[in-house]
Amino acid sequence: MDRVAAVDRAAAATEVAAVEKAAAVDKVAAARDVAAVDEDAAVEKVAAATDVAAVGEEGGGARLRWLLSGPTGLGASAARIGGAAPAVPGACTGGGGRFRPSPVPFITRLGGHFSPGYAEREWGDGSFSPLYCPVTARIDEGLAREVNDRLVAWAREVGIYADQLDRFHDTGFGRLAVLAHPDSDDPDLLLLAAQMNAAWWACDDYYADETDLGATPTELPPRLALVMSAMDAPPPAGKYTAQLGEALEADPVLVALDSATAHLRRHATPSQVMRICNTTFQMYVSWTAYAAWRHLGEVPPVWRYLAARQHDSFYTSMTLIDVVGGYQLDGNLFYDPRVHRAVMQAGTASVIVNDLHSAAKEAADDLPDCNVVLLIAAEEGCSLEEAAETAVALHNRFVRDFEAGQKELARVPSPELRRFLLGVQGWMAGGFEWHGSSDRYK
Ligand SMILES: CC(C)=CCC/C(C)=C(\C)COP(=O)(O)OP(=O)(O)O
Repeated sequence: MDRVAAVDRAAAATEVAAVEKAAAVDKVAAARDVAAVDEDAAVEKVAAATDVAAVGEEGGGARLRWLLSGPTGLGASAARIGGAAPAVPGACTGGGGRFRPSPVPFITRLGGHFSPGYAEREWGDGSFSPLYCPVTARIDEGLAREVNDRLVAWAREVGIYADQLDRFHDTGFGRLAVLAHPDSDDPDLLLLAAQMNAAWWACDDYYADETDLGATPTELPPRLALVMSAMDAPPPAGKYTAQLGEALEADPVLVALDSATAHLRRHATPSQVMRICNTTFQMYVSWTAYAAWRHLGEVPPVWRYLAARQHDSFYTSMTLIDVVGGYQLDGNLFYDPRVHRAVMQAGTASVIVNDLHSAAKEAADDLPDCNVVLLIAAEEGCSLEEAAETAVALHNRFVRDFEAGQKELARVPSPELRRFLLGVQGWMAGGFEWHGSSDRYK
């Protein structure tokens, strides 16, 4: 199946190149010269060639406009690439019985991914309105155990959660990676997702949320500034670089981030690496807002929290989707406003699921974290149950809007975009599944 996709993609890339300016074509040829020696690498190179064509000055703009204008003209043939795959017997149970039977009749099992659709899903103790959410594409407890065990070994090495590794094990960030990235069976790539998420969460626990772990609002901003250095080393500055190095080595959270980002660099293109770094840094602006509110004892209005939360969400985790899938979504497509909005909607929906699951735990805290349920209850003067219902409605709206955007964007003749949005759909489903079962929220 991968070979078919690779051939289709190569054909499409050739058609695209034909309408580009000569310079862009040269760049495509240059990219092909560096071509892969194996099948996976060949697919990546075609995607890279497409990217090269897309950034060519005029050609790039024209190509992007063409891509976004839907399946007319040339696009009609390109639509063939991303079109529904023929039904594959046993597709939904492929991978050694790994996949659950899908409730939808037509399954796209192209390049290791498919859509099991969306559904109203019960959550918590079942007493609240259901969350409208994608159906989980894959539950594979064997693979989850393998990735989680590797993650715990890595955590032991870098030193995070040193005195609570059993709890860290039961939190299951490795299981989250397997649930949230159903289009990858590669334990090393799944480990990468698990490491990045565990490192982000370590920052959150050690610097922002957990007083027991040393988190304080006034130390948070300078600590986050060091995280940026751990992920993206600044240029050498003489003796100051050695001092920075010592600081980075002294803090297990920074060691974890450095190690996870080094792993990322082994699998991702420079543009993917910087996309992930910059998204992390943008998320920190919201963290500093929470820290200020916490320090001043202020309770923000819901609109203000929600605005901050939209940039502090599982959008950050979703930036890993194509890296873990072993391909690259063109930067100009990733940042196209319609794509960006859809991924932000999905990231925010997923983080509302987090707030719903953590509300009880956070309400019990002397100095509660910002949480949408608690803030709605405070602002509306209503019960936590009523506030949770409002949050559910908000979540469902984000998911439905994402779904509508995904359908509209399916007209764009880019197999990478289609796959990426399917990956976002998969992430929402996996995040839902994990929050309902992780020990972290019990
Ligand atoms: C994994 C990741 C991108 C973490 C960054 C921040 C984030 C969205 C969370 C850690 C989730 O928010 P919150 O701090 O409320 O999470 P917990 O309830 O502490 O799990």
